[in-house]
Amino acid sequence: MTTVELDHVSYAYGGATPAVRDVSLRIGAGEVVAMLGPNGAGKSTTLLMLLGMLPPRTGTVRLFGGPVAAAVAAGRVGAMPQAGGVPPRSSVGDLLEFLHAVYPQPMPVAEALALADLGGLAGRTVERLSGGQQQRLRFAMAVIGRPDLLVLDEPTAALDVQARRECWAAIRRYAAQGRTVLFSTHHLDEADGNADRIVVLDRGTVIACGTAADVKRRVGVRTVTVTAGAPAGYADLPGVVAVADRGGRVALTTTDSDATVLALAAAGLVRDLEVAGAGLEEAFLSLTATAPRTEGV
Ligand SMILES: Nc1ncnc2c1ncn2[C@@H]1O[C@H](COP(=O)(O)OP(=O)(O)OP(=O)(O)O)[C@@H](O)[C@H]1O
Repeated sequence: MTTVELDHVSYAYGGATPAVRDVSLRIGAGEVVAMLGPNGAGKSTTLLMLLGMLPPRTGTVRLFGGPVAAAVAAGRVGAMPQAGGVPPRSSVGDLLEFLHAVYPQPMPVAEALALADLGGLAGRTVERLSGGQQQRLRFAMAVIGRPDLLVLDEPTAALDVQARRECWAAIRRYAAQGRTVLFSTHHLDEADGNADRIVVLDRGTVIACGTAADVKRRVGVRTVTVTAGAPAGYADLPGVVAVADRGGRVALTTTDSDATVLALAAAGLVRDLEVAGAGLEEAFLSLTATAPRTEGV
């Protein structure tokens, strides 16, 4: 059964450019899907429509084959929005006890604490939790009702590396119970490491969708690396969509490695040449690039 169905969904906040344009997407039960895109790509707007918090201007959203409102009212959808929503003076245990009483088929508070790795912190007030612990509390609040669909908008934004890792471990424990999870992220490594499928959004539209391997294959980008021999100008070579400085080496992400290598040769810049299949990061840059992006060179 299809858990999430977006059919030709669009939304505009009022400006001339719509925030989301004609997005169609289907997510099956038990899938973990990442919505990946740069700032302003339309990720949050899409998730807000999916949660029934913004009405699509065109198109339809269905959850579990029915209207969004019915799925939300039945407690089948858990959400962790980007920020806020947790009273600072409440204790972790009181908050979870309160939500436990609200949902029709909640998990025991102890189970929610364990899932979120908050065991031993039930008596602590929210304001005395670290950033990572607060985020995991918001995760526990989102899952205590045992939602079939969990929607997470940039769940690890503003967390350090260790806290991010702990937050993902908690999310994966829930996904392992066969639940459907949709999360948004800017981080390619998070999409690559935690999702079965990646939807790449850019400027309000879906520009790629598939497994990380599919996305890489689809763009067919390669990385051409040479020892740096010129101070600038790499971004203007044919095919190049991104340039990165790798400590004396220059890595060029290119959609046409043959043309790039020929141009490097013509300019006398072929030194210790390496050509390799690109990673997800390069694929993402290539997909979302309007003009070559230069980093560190
Ligand atoms: N409340 C709002 N009022 C007006 N425009 C908005 C509003 N929220 C978002 N937008 C605009 O809609 C577009 C899509 O924004 P959205 O927040 O959905 O993108 P996003 O991919 O979630 O970005 P980010 O990763 O920065 O959160 C952007 O151009 C943004 O400026």
